[in-house]
Amino acid sequence: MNSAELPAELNNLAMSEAARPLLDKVIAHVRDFCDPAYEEYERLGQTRTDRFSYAPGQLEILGDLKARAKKEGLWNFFLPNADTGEGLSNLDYAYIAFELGKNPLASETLNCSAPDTGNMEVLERVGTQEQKERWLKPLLNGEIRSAFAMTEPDVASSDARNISTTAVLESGEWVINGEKYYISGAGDPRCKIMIVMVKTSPEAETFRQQSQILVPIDTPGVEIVGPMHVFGQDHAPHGHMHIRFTNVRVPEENILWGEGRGFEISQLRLGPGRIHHCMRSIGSAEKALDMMIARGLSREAFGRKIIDLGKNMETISRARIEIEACRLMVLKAARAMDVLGNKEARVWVSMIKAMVPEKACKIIDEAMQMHGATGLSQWTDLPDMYMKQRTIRLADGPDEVHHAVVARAERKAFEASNTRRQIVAKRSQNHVFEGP
Ligand SMILES: Cc1cc2nc3c(=O)[nH]c(=O)nc-3n(C[C@H](O)[C@H](O)[C@H](O)COP(=O)(O)OP(=O)(O)OC[C@H]3O[C@@H](n4cnc5c(N)ncnc54)[C@H](O)[C@@H]3O)c2cc1C
Repeated sequence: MNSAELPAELNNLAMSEAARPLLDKVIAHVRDFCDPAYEEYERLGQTRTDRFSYAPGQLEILGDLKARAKKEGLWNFFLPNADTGEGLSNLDYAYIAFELGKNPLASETLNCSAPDTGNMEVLERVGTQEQKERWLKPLLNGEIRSAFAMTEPDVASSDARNISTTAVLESGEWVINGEKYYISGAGDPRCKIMIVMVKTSPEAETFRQQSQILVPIDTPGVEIVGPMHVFGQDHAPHGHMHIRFTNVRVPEENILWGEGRGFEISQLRLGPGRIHHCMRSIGSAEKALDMMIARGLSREAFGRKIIDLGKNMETISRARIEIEACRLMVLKAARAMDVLGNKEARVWVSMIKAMVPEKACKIIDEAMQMHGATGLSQWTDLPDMYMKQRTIRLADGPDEVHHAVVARAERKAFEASNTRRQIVAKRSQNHVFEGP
């Protein structure tokens, strides 16, 4: 992909003047309210009797933060240019999401957390009036939560053509049978609705076989088998659940956008969803860098501050350089979505999805190292931060799939460009080394 061939406006990465005051408010909200509340929220969570419930006080903390954010107009930023959102562009939202990545509660307090954001965007774009009234409205109000169920334990789900959960139309109802796992958020008692990827049309051409169907989580036949673990943790009460569907019946009109349109809907949801994760990854890497420096300055070994030992200063330099490179890439991908549209921008989105969480993992890993044993302990957020970034290297598609998207586009562009091909051919003919 050659930037020079794309619209010049793609290079304007500045935040709009209109959004700047919102960013200042978000920074203050995270610093003054989410950061102080998080420790108490976590402490209360340790007294839960049932892992997939909330301890007394936990929901009140979240509720207070949400009410405060809503009152300040910090709500539903993620819906770009939609009537129901704040009308922020993806680019403006990126600046805000960088800040949200610094505190685990922050996104939810602004009603901007996954998987609800992707689900709301889908409902907003393709939902019927009835579907919007029943599910989008309470989601936009932050009254309920939701899940997205695609991945299955028995097939390689990074290729959605493999999805084998079936939905068969019988007497005006879809009858769903199959198994899903790692369904994030389905453990939360506030989760009321799932968007489920199913195979409805096995005879249709490959990309028209799948559909997405709304399934209320309390529908008979939906069995939450239990939580899948990430590095041994269940992430309660959110959870990444293993779910079995046995003769689950939902009305015919619960299908989204019509039969066979599952892939098209995936294209819509994965752009913004993927990019939000990457935006928050930058915030997380920034936080790790600050922690790394603070720790390196606060302790001494072998007669010097830890920051001055070995190549630790270079580690800090590399982290800063990588964060800045990633930040620019994320801004550019966000801008590409605004200028070119989600579909056209998919290569930019894949570029950052393949690069940013990997770099963030590395920076957090270095921060853990600089902390010594404490870095791996419950006394810092670093292990949680690492786990989250490591997860993103799989969730919304493994790194390799995104590399394949980028490489395919690059190869196609090369093959289509006479100029590029001719220059290479000429150089190799002459065997001339032209220098850098
Ligand atoms: C914590 C967590 C939360 C998740 N939340 C959700 C959720 O809410 N809903 C949901 O539906 N899913 C969720 N997932 C699942 C996630 O989306 C899948 O794990 C991912 O899409 C990969 O599918 P798979 O696990 O079946 O891996 P597979 O498809 O079996 O792939 C395995 C490996 O094969 C390799 N591979 C695959 N394709 C290529 C390629 N083109 N080129 C080179 N190598 C390749 C990669 O190394 C890949 O990791 C979550 C996963 C985790 C870990």
